[in-house]
Amino acid sequence: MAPQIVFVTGNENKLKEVKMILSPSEGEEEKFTLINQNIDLDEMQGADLEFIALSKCKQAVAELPKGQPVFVEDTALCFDEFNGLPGAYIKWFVKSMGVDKIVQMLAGFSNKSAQAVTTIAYADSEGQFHTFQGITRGKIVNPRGPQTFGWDCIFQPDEGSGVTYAEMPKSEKNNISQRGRAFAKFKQFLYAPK
Ligand SMILES: O=c1nc[nH]c2c1ncn2[C@H]1C[C@H](O)[C@@H](COP(=O)(O)OP(=O)(O)OP(=O)(O)O)O1
Ligand SMILES: [Mg+2]
Repeated sequence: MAPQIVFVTGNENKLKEVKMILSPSEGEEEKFTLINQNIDLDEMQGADLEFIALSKCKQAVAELPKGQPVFVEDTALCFDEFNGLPGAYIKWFVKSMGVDKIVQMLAGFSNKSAQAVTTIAYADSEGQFHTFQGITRGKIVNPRGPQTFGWDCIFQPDEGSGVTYAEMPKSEKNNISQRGRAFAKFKQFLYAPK
């Protein structure tokens, strides 16, 4: 049987996207089975996205049986005008003030450009850590599309047809998203001959 890899996340929308992105391509043999565990991990905050992902992953390792391969990811939304903020803090902004007020934070500035960043931290069966990152540039716009996943409705990637993430089919989002890019690198790593 294919070895199991645990993805620790409490976010259903992330899990759905990651399952799609990591699923074997046509004709490809399944190299691992993805298992989800919703363990509540403390999230370090700060500007170093790799440090945040690694600290999340170290906690996950401590919660699981020794030798169990596990990964986590942390996703940040960084405004150019604010030199990268809210960054990893975006989760608390979405939770506390909602997407409309996040858009209004930039009302006094003409520069609406932003980047979405997903950072994956993976601990292999030997306890070695590996990180992978994906970045997508875009801009912050008034909400358009379903408000089902975080800030999807206010982020319009530069690639694509001038629509927000929320207005795209999942397959299109995964093709150009920060998560799609980070997990494409991770998948390549997992499938590379060892
Ligand atoms: O593609 C995305 N499109 C729109 N919104 C997104 C996306 N990806 C994450 N998000 C939201 C969820 C959370 O409000 C924050 C990231 O925080 P983050 O700590 O990474 O996620 P989380 O705490 O929900 O799940 P987890 O249990 O994996 O830590 O941005
Ligand atoms: Mg989190």
